[in-house]
Amino acid sequence: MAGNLLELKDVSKAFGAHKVLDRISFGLSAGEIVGLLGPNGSGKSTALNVISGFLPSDGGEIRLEGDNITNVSAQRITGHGLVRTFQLPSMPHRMTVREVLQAGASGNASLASMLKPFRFDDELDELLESFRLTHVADLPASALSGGQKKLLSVATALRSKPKLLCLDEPTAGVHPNLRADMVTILKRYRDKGVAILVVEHDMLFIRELCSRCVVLDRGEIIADCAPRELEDNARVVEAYLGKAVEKGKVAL
Ligand SMILES: Nc1ncnc2c1ncn2[C@@H]1O[C@H](COP(=O)(O)OP(=O)(O)OP(=O)(O)O)[C@@H](O)[C@H]1O
Repeated sequence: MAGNLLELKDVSKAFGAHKVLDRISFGLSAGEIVGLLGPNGSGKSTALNVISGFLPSDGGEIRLEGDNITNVSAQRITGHGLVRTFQLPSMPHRMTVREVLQAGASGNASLASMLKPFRFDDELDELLESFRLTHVADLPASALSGGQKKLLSVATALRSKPKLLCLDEPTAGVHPNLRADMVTILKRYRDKGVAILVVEHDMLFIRELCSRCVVLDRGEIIADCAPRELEDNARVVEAYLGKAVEKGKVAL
């Protein structure tokens, strides 16, 4: 199995009779950025939920740096260095953008971490600036727009110094100019050794960011390849379009 930071072996998940993940296996190395792709409903978010401890799996094994984290609580998995963002991030009403970002420095937004004296350092200002949030830094985080909440959730996750960052559709609702900035920022963290697993529909973003893509269709892995190889992969093209398509005729 490729990858020694995160390893999934035969991981399964069903909702009632609906098998959403069917014995999926893949891995991720430190400093690697992998796209988790697939059509709507193919099981991408479910995979992130199971990996990050937000949903129990029904079978298989998940290891992070060799430690078995299968069905371990989300909080303990975060403590191991796996941090995730959500498709629709919710923000606390009583904290400003700056305070939310500061709470991220501890790896979680627990009460204890929030009660510690705030340490406003250079990295915090850099993240605010990089994600174009400086002008809203002292507003309540809950008052941000949907796109700004997305940016703040990614910045906060980075601030917690993860070993593995799992991003669920980080660019949805984000302006195209900022998507390019996000690629640059995420690559900077990759160069420091952070691994990133990203669920995303924006293929331009995926091509610029990822060295590898794992493609799910109806809960099965149908491809594990470089982004440039996707459009020549008949199973991938068929999964997206629902029928066999002549090779090379589709831009994914
Ligand atoms: N809590 C749940 N209870 C029942 N079914 C669920 C639950 N969560 C997800 N599903 C189902 O599992 C399937 C996969 O959902 P999932 O959200 O993982 O897909 P996805 O690939 O992330 O889709 P999208 O790209 O649309 O976000 C869907 O058919 C969904 O309805």
